[in-house]
Amino acid sequence: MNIKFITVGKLKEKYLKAGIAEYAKRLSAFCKFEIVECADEKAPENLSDAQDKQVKEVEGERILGKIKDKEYVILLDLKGKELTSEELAKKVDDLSTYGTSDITFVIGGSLGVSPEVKQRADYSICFGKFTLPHQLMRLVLTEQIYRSFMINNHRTYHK
Ligand SMILES: C[S@@+](CC[C@H](N)C(=O)[O-])C[C@H]1O[C@@H](n2cnc3c(N)ncnc32)[C@H](O)[C@@H]1O
Repeated sequence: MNIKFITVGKLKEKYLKAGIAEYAKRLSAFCKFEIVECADEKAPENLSDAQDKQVKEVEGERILGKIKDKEYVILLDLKGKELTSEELAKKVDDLSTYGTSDITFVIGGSLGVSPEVKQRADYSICFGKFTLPHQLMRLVLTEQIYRSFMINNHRTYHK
């Protein structure tokens, strides 16, 4: 099973890097895990609607450029489906059971993602109504994917 995250911008904070590295190490027992970073588009503080759209379009093209046809794409989106950890674990398990070995999670940039990225997504999930910083979202998602594997392998972690 190949799990890939596509993210926008370079991760700078050491505490996030350390947390992600820890879960990535744990995940290596269950899957091939990689995080692919796309460059973020520099944008002024107060964007017009047109500028907002343009930033998302440019970043969206970069995101789409990192996705292969065979990949099953799960977008992290505030309007996506809210799942429990068990439901996410089942989703991952079902995909693998029915022959999908490449699952790609997309985390948008600070403005979110373009309609084209939403259209490419096979499924969208939401981590609740709170908007989380996209860089923190990487760590939260990494932990939840690790949790999925622990659940699916009947290991003592999830309570
Ligand atoms: C700062 S948020 C973007 C907010 C933007 N206004 C929007 O509506 O998408 C950056 C990215 O983090 C992810 N994200 C943040 N909070 C989330 C949540 N509660 N559920 C799912 N994804 C979330 C999404 O991928 C989002 O594109």
